[in-house]
Amino acid sequence: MSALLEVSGVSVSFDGFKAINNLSFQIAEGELRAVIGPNGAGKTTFMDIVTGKTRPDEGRVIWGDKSISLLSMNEAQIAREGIGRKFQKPTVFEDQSVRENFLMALKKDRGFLAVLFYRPSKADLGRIDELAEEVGLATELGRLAGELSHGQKQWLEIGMLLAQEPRLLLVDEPAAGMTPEEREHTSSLLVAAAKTRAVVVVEHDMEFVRRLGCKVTVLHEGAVLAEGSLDHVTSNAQVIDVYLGR
Ligand SMILES: Nc1ncnc2c1ncn2[C@@H]1O[C@H](COP(=O)(O)OP(=O)(O)OP(=O)(O)O)[C@@H](O)[C@H]1O
Repeated sequence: MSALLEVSGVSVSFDGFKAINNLSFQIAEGELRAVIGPNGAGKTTFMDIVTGKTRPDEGRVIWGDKSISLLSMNEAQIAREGIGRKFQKPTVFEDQSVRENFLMALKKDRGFLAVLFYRPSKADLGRIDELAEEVGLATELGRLAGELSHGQKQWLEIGMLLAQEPRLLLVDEPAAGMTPEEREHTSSLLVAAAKTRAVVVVEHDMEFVRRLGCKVTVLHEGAVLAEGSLDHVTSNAQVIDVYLGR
């Protein structure tokens, strides 16, 4: 099966320090993948490279059925290609209702003022109901986003990204700062989201990764150290050494 995303021989240095070192790996269409690794392993830099925020010094990043190179594209072009990214901190419009936040995500190509004066179509409202249901905010649509809990804000932002219908969603440490119940809901939500698109989750919380029940890639010093099920990688002696700092 051909890959949706293929990272091949990618390296990037910051002031002579190799943050990503000949990194190669692939994500298949519709795959759910967890990426773990100790602090400084290069997880965020990997996402920065895929989304066009950081240009690698070497290597290839190939996307989709037409095998196009993402390296010649800017961040906006890559987002339009269908790669969505969820940063660690929620960035929702706190003074707008949950429904308005979803609406703005649906109408992202319109200006902010145009969205405010736009009367949503029945189809848009239907889509918002679906998205709210998908992320567990169906009863919160009329509330101000600023009033939501931290976990709910994260779900709203994930829903806003899903509104763009990405083929690949990159999610950075979604469980951070969440209650155990919120974490559980978030893992189910991501598993469900990955039924219709690829989702890559960077996460430190191993219980969370276990609930994702997917293939795990361990990064260390900017390269893949191990790959496989969580049980497989956590029984790998090199992985244990890296995590225990031996
Ligand atoms: N813009 C930059 N300038 C200089 N060094 C950087 C830059 N971005 C990342 N680094 C360095 O590259 C290495 C990899 O960082 P990165 O943030 O990708 O790791 P990470 O695996 O996401 O870590 P964490 O789990 O702590 O978020 C680190 O040593 C970091 O200090």
